[in-house]
Amino acid sequence: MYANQSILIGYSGHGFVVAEAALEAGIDIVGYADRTIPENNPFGLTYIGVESNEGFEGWKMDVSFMLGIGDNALREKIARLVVNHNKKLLAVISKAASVSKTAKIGDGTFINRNVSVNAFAEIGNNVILNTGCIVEHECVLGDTVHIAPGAVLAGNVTVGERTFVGANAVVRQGIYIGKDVVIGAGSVIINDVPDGMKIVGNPGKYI
Ligand SMILES: CC(=O)SCCNC(=O)CCNC(=O)[C@H](O)C(C)(C)COP(=O)(O)OP(=O)(O)OC[C@H]1O[C@@H](n2cnc3c(N)ncnc32)[C@H](O)[C@@H]1OP(=O)(O)O
Repeated sequence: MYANQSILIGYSGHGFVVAEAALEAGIDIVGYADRTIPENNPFGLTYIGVESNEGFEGWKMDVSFMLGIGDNALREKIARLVVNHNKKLLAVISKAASVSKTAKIGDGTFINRNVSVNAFAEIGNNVILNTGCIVEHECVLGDTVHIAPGAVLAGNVTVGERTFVGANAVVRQGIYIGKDVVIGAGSVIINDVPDGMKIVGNPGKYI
């Protein structure tokens, strides 16, 4: 079994946020992996190496892994690398988030401060629920979705994999959003959105 020890992959920007939440939640971060060593190491973490390099030390350690990567495509790629090494991806849930006991949370998912996840919501793997977003009852989110700060998904919304919902966007109840969709900041989505579309404004229009 894995101890409560974990390696963070990606240690800048979003990675800093994940690191802070993980430390507050009592996770022991044994180090970080990244392609570069950042000048700024705000949590004094130990550098382990580059996860994609041959002989990466982290794969030999009895630890889980956390995803500190904001970009959906890259996060999906790195998550696959971790799983292919038979390692566990840890879900990181901020102590300041409010998550229903009836909700399902996938591996490798990050839930930031002031997020609300309501009854029977199902959150996939490697998802980011960013600061203060609201995921209402029975929403279903695919893998590697990112719900940006302050966005609101009303009840029974479905979001396909790798879709990005911009900051402060609002999605009406029961709406189906496909995969690889980009929803602009502040948009209001009142109709279903097919795969691969980019949509902005109130009401949402395709661009
Ligand atoms: C912790 C964090 O920081 S998480 C990240 C949070 N960040 C966000 O939520 C930002 C989300 N991104 C956006 O809203 C972006 O504007 C996108 C992705 C929707 C569009 O970006 P781009 O593809 O570069 O489009 P671009 O900026 O060229 O705009 C294209 C048109 O759409 C309009 N537009 C772009 N974004 C929006 C928006 N959010 N709402 C309304 N209209 C918009 C532009 O005004 C422009 O209109 P025009 O052609 O009439 O001039």
